[in-house]
Amino acid sequence: MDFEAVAKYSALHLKPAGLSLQYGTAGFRTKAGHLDHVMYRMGLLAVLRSRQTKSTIGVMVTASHNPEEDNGVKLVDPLGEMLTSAWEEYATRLANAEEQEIQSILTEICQKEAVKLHQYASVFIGRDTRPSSEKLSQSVIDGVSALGGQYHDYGLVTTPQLHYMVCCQNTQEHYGKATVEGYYQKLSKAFGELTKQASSSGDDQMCLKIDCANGIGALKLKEMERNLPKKLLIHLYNDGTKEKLNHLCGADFVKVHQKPPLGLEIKPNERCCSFDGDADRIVYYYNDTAGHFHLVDGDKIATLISTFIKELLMKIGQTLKMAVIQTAYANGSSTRYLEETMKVPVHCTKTGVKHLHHKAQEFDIGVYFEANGHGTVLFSKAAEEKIRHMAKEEKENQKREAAKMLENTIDLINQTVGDAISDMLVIEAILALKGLTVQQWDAIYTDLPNRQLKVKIADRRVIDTTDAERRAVTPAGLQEKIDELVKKYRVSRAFVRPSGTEDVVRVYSEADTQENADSLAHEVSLAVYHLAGGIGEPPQPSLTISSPFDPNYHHNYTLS
Ligand SMILES: CC(=O)N[C@H]1[C@@H](OP(=O)(O)O)O[C@H](CO)[C@@H](O)[C@@H]1O
Ligand SMILES: [Mg+2]
Repeated sequence: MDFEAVAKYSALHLKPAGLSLQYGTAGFRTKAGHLDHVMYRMGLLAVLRSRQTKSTIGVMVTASHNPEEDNGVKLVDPLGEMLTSAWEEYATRLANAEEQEIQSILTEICQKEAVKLHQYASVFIGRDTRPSSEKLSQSVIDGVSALGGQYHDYGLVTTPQLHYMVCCQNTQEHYGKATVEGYYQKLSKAFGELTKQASSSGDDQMCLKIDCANGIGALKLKEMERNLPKKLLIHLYNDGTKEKLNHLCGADFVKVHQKPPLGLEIKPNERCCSFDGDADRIVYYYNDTAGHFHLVDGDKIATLISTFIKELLMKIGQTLKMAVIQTAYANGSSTRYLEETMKVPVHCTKTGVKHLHHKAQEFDIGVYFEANGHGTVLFSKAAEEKIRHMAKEEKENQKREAAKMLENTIDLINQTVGDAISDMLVIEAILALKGLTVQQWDAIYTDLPNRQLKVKIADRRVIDTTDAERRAVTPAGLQEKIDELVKKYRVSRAFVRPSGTEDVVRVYSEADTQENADSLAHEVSLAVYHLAGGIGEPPQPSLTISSPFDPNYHHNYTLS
């Protein structure tokens, strides 16, 4: 290893004194100004990971749904999945190392992981539209170069596009061409083929308003539009030309606040959706004729997709094992509907796509979605082969057509990671094929009223959880208190966990009415504040402001 070069470049990317960061739910995230050294060091680490796996590794510069001033970085493993957890630990150690420790940590990683120093190394780099992202991706490049790695800088791409290209590269393009254009072509072709099979797809059925969160999704959809069949009419809002990234818009805002984004006017019953800042999440919504807002979130997306797939599996007569993977944030109604009505096995994992993705890999077909709209479908190699074979060879027309639909779904879904663009196309195709309106889709089951809140405490590590984060083990007495509060309400549930992307504790509640869900969430927040070292003012009960005509409508921040 050329430690001289590492040290020389490192001096240009010094760590601010006393700064300590964790590789969290989705990589490092904090104020952009604190990340230069982290980016450089992740460039170094990506080279080692590439040498160890003899594959191309991805580095994505993004802070997803966080405010524009933040930034972050995620590493992408060879098949497009999130960085394996053993290496997350190295990432944290390297990011927090003092200047003079870098060399020994790099050496230790190489020894432990049997990294061959002369192995060819290749890193794909991408970034979102934050003003800080370009410079930070240059720092990644410095890290890659310092260790003699090769890189391809894709510039502005969505997070899932980078995951996709890493996978394409490492499968010798079996998964597709490792270019943005290749991505557009593969998805557009699959979408065209799939929707061709829809017998009656009226024009209005394929009309969709998209809130792009003022992020990368807008740029990429504009590029992709010319490839898409004309029958899909998309209208882009919050395209980044006027307003700030994620500000009062985007999938996270819509999901957490349960209200429409700013900058998008919704006529009754119009189908709308929101992407997040790096376009790996999507939620749908509409306003009914009475002007009430209806959110169609990740749980409903999982339900729609798994229903569609299950019906096709029945048609082709194959007994492939399908399961849906959720987290504790999944609405209780969705879990019940999937298990009891659809008879699909449901599994719950910890928050964070990496956990859901791993679990989903255990099945022939694993549908995973976080309630916030981050998810995809994984098909095992054997399932994919069976389906492709049937799509070609099956003699019975009906079976062959169903197998073809599944085959096109496989090609349309981005199996490397949740992808707003790909998920949107899958959803639009299913709605057209099934002839469903967004209202009919929404009506599959009724969400239990729920509330998410954030509480600030001095050190969120004091909260430890178990049972897929549904129960708090520490601090002492907290879970007992939550149990006691939950008992006061009907059809209720609540849990708390430290966020892996923000310096807060998240509180989640469900109950029979919105008032009760709000009140339970508030009481649990107070318990966290008092028992886990709350800082600042104690949490205040929040007002539920649901009318856009209320002057506080867009300033209702006590809610989260
Ligand atoms: C409740 C919630 O939505 N949590 C999100 C959020 O993680 P936290 O660890 O809760 O901050 O960001 C993650 C990355 O985008 C996403 O995977 C996860 O679902
Ligand atoms: Mg995201």
